[in-house]
Amino acid sequence: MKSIAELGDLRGKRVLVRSDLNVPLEADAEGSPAITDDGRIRASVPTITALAEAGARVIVCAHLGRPKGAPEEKYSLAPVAARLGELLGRDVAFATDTVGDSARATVAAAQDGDVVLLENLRFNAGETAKSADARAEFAGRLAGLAEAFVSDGFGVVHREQASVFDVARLLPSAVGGLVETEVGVLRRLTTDPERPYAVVLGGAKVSDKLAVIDNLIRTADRLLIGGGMVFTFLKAQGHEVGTSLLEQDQVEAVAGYLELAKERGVEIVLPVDVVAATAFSADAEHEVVGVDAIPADRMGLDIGPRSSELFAEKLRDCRTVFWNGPMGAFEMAPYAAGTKALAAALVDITSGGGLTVVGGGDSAAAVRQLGFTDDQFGHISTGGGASLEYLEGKDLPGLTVLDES
Ligand SMILES: Nc1ncnc2c1ncn2[C@@H]1O[C@H](COP(=O)(O)OP(=O)(O)O)[C@@H](O)[C@H]1O
Ligand SMILES: O=C(OP(=O)(O)O)[C@H](O)COP(=O)(O)O
Repeated sequence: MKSIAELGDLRGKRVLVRSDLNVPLEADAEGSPAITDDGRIRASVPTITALAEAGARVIVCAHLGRPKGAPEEKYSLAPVAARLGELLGRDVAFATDTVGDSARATVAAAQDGDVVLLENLRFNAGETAKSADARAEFAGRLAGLAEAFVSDGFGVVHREQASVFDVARLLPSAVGGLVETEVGVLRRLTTDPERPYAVVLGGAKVSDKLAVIDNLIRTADRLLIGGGMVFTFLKAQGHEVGTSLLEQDQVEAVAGYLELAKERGVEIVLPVDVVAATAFSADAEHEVVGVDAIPADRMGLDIGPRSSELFAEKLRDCRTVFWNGPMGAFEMAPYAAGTKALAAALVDITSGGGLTVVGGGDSAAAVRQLGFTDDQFGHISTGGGASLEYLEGKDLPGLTVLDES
């Protein structure tokens, strides 16, 4: 893998940088999208600054959310361009498309040291296409904007997508400083972590994350499950889960994981109570119920207080903890307590000299929004799914492709 320095003299060169600028947005009082946590933008600044200071014409590309291959106003990167400009302390020229007339004109107008941000990559079907040809066509148009490529979006290195994977085959390519740092920390978790070693999983990308459990059972001593993941596990144990998030087609696989964990002496810790609400809303009626008593018309939106205590207890003696995915829908105050309690348990481990790593856009946003600071954890990673797949020992397309170049 080449470092940026190995790309040679960048003065006057057009350099495409893939960053992960997928930040949480919420409508402000006027209904405009406001960034609720700019951690990923901040984490992307050092590489962009270094390239600009080296005299490159920096073309940043990124995605926001999961639009379906066509423009959608609510997923525009325009608010991110404004925030990036504030953090860089220089203007960021925003192209209103990704590889079209606006992108070409904005790039052509860039001077040495200027920074351009292209509109959301996922407004183009080619970015996430399953077909390698469709991806290659889009990657070709992206690569046509630049003379070199820097891969700095750690949160997407597990995605075989045009801007992460295919483009690196078309341009001289290097790894960015953020990806180097993130991989450096995660390597410590895969090479002889101090034990007991626990992995805590939650969040909403349930099907993505269920897939990593099989492997985590082979590496971690304890797995704690919260968030939207819980209900597929509860279902596999024979509980009814009302209207909660459920991956029905994974129930059988999860039953297999529970069996495998038992065989290997790995403890899977599940909640014993949940906060059950009538709707996915802060105003919905809600109450704490045992996991064996979730009403048919309610959804579990947080782990309950007895579960928070149980999780803290199961983490107390751990020397290494990796956590991805909030324990509940923390953005709404009635469902934030489980995530807050878990973060507090990790802070105690950090203070006791253990290594704690929090990964994922929403998990990082959650700990900050709930009043914690980055220095209370060993590392806050910009990647959730990417970290998990790295810990799994899987080859990550965005990294292996850089080994080829
Ligand atoms: N029980 C639940 N039901 C529905 N959504 C949940 C639940 N628990 C957590 N969430 C949601 O999960 C989202 C974060 O999930 P995810 O994207 O997987 O995490 P990360 O970005 O940290 O990898 C949050 O927006 C939160 O509201
Ligand atoms: O938010 C992200 O991942 P994460 O939620 O696993 O941390 C990345 O930006 C990747 O987004 P994706 O999961 O839509 O490909």
